[in-house]
Amino acid sequence: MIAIGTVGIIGAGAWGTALAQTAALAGRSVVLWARDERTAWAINARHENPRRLPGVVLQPGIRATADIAEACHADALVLAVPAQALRNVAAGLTAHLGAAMPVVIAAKGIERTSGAFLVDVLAEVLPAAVPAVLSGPSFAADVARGLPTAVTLAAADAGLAAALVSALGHAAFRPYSSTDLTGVQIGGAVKNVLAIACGIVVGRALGASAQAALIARGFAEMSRFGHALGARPETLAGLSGLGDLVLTATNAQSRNFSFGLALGRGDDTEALLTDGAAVTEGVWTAPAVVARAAGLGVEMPICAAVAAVVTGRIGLDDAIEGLMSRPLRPEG
Ligand SMILES: NC(=O)C1=CN([C@@H]2O[C@H](COP(=O)(O)OP(=O)(O)OC[C@H]3O[C@@H](n4cnc5c(N)ncnc54)[C@H](O)[C@@H]3O)[C@@H](O)[C@H]2O)C=CC1
Ligand SMILES: O=C(CO)COP(=O)(O)O
Repeated sequence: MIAIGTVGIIGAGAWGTALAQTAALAGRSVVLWARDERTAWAINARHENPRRLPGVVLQPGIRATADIAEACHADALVLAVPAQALRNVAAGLTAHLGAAMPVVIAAKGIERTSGAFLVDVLAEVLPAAVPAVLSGPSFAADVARGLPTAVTLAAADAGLAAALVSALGHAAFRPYSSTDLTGVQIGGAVKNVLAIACGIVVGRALGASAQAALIARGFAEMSRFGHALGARPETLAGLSGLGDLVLTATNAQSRNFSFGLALGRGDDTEALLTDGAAVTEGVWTAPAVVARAAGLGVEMPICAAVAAVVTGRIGLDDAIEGLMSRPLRPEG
């Protein structure tokens, strides 16, 4: 078994901090990179990330640093920055990584500019890294507080997946191993787009029946897209697909759902997208999913409606009417 004693976490937002807590509870030495010195200081001096996880007491063994090179002195890395920032952040690691470093992608999304999945972005900018993906129904605040959580952790090599599972798993955090990197990435990326749609439905008071229909038809879109890209159906029906869709599409703790909620209510959403605001991945991933799906000849009408709304091409009422007036067809 590959031994993982020290874990470097890149990104001290809500998720990076929660995963630092998890790794520390699993008995690992943890070095957490924060891009601003004040966050690093607060984590070291007060054992708290006041901006992203206020009120959560962090394990005293977590060492934060604003020097990214320090976080790379590890047996494995976790990348917990937003999907759209991953390329630049990963490129900044080039000088500091040894060969064959396991790098776990914890972000959920597709790169908007290239339409690439994050494993492919990593392969381009850090070809020496060995990619893994962690995804599943897990709010950072739940994980950091030690509430019971289960996720999927995929790597192409089953031995590496197993080593990462035992490096990060503890009594309250259960990673299930997988070798389906594609399926795990698709679930995490698409569910954020669908969560925006569900938030809109709730914000517009369209009813619980509409919300359930949207989850089921959204899952059908995720499955068609996954099938076209070679994902395993059981991955999509598992924690990182259906599991995360159910969580994110039904709960206002989700930033994607709450963004949709604000849209549906007609609130001003601009402040939710400014630099420094918590990340709403589905807004950037929606157009990328739609472009990839079009290239594959896969129909994803709900994702397309979300993309059209968030890019300002159509209004909400037109988007809803467009979905409801599609030709009637057999289920599938
Ligand atoms: N918060 C949650 O419950 C979960 C989040 N995720 C995923 O984790 C990823 C990160 O999300 P959060 O930590 O929640 O977001 P966040 O908004 O709390 O933190 C993002 C972090 O990335 C850093 N960052 C942002 N732009 C950057 C850039 N251009 N260069 C370098 N660093 C940059 C910020 O300083 C911050 O530390 C997202 O892809 C999200 O979908 C996954 C599971 C759960
Ligand atoms: O991915 C998440 C839970 O699994 C967090 O969702 P949000 O990014 O929508 O908050």
